[in-house]
Amino acid sequence: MSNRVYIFDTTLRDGEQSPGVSLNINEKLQIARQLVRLGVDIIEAGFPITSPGDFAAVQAVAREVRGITVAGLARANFKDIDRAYEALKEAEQARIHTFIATSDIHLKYKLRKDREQVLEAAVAAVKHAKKYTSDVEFSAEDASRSDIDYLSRVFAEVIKAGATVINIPDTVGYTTPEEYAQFIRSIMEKTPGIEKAIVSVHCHDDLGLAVANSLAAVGAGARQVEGTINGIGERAGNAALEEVVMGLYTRKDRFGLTTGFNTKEIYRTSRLVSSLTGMPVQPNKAVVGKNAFAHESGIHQDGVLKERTTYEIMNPEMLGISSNNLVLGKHSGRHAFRERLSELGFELSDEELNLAFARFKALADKKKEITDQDLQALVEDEIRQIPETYVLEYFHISSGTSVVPTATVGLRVGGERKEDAACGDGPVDAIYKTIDKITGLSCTLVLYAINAITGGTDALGDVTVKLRCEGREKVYTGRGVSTDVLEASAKAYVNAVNKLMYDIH
Ligand SMILES: CC(=O)SCCNC(=O)CCNC(=O)[C@H](O)C(C)(C)COP(=O)(O)OP(=O)(O)OC[C@H]1O[C@@H](n2cnc3c(N)ncnc32)[C@H](O)[C@@H]1OP(=O)(O)O
Ligand SMILES: CC(C)C(=O)C(=O)O
Ligand SMILES: [Mg+2]
Repeated sequence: MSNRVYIFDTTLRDGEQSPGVSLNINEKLQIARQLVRLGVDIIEAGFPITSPGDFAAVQAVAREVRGITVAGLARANFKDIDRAYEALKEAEQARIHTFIATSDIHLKYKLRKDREQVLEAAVAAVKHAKKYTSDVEFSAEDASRSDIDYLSRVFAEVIKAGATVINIPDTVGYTTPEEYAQFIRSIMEKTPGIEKAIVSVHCHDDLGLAVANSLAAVGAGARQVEGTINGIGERAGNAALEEVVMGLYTRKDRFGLTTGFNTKEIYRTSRLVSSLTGMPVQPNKAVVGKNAFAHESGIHQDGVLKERTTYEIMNPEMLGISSNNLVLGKHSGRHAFRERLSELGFELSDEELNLAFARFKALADKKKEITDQDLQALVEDEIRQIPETYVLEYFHISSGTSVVPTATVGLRVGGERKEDAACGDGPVDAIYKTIDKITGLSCTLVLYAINAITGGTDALGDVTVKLRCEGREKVYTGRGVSTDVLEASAKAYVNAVNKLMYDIH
């Protein structure tokens, strides 16, 4: 058996299924480019039948990325598969990933089909997908709660039909490491023809076991692991790929397995995904959390000062966590700026670079120290741009302990300035009420999160908002960055509104 484990990244598909996350084409492309640098083997770019926007995003990723497989998800029906291939056809290596549930509970209540009907649908789907590409993955949704004899029959039949990867998901995060390892071993023993396919696993984190289960499965013989960056995904999320890979690497004495991961890109990828999805990384998160390499207590500090490995099992430098925290200032020029951004993983067009450079200079005038994190926030803010129906021109706030907070806001709309004023419960509320008056939208703030990027009173404030607006089902995420937290708040709100306008037009 090969000792190479393939890493299948589904940040752009299962990761995007995280409640409140919706990525536009530009954002998906940025993440896809970074995933290529990270060295994943397969990018699942989306579920093309979902919407025209998701179709276009999968198509854009398939057109652009090279040297990697691009997958698109499809239910076990011809319409989904045709649509998936249509989106994927320009990929250098296209994979159609078709799935259907195999557990009795899903068959009875969700699909309302019997076992024979599901088996037939699975085989027909694989055969149909095979007309388009040689690379077809079949997933048995809710496999870990399925009858093992039925499951291995389904796998044997889809392999005969041409499936090259068979995936055994723990869709609801129910299994435990020992049980799952045994389950994988049994499937491998019971399924005729299994040696012709790669065995894959896809674990969810409902009990916090997604990474442990993935590693146990690999120990039992699985050779593809599916997961997402930062572990984002449906409900409690998916297996965090950076944790799976660092587990394999750090404990190579135990696993003896390799991946194609370029670990130096891990931290950068984590930040990019967090920033573009609006999902913060918890400080104590393994591998990429802010505290993952921080030592607070005296005995630990003493140990680390004497010998780092007393309390660090991974070297932060290996993950691309740089100790370099002051790079550029207001006297820097475009060459150094481009060079530093490139080190941070951003490859910008000349136009994007000029815009980012202008913002960098403006920031350098306001802020003494410009750190890598500031630069990242600034560029990500630029990348996140979509056509701006509304542009924040100015705002004015009257607020204090003894006055009713009142905002006046000016937005530019197609060359015209629109202004209004409103009171609110606080200055941010007053700004948001005024923006609603100008746009005519009625929006509810589902989430407001503020983060200081680096320390100091002049730190950049990074605000993420999620809005639900009347008449729209989707939740829109917006982000704004500024040294002034009220400005960052206003920008975040306008950014979310612009995304909504972009969807409408
Ligand atoms: C475990 C996972 O992560 S699976 C992926 C989940 N991701 C998503 O669902 C995100 C994208 N989904 C969507 O945009 C929509 O659900 C769509 C476009 C796929 C389908 O929308 P709709 O046609 O309105 O159907 P809806 O979502 O309400 O119901 C799903 C239908 O697909 C059927 N279905 C579910 N899974 C499968 C499957 N793997 N193969 C075939 N049919 C399936 C269901 O039984 C149901 O059929 P019914 O309408 O005959 O009852
Ligand atoms: C579509 C499949 C692979 C899935 O996401 C799951 O079962 O969790
Ligand atoms: Mg899943």
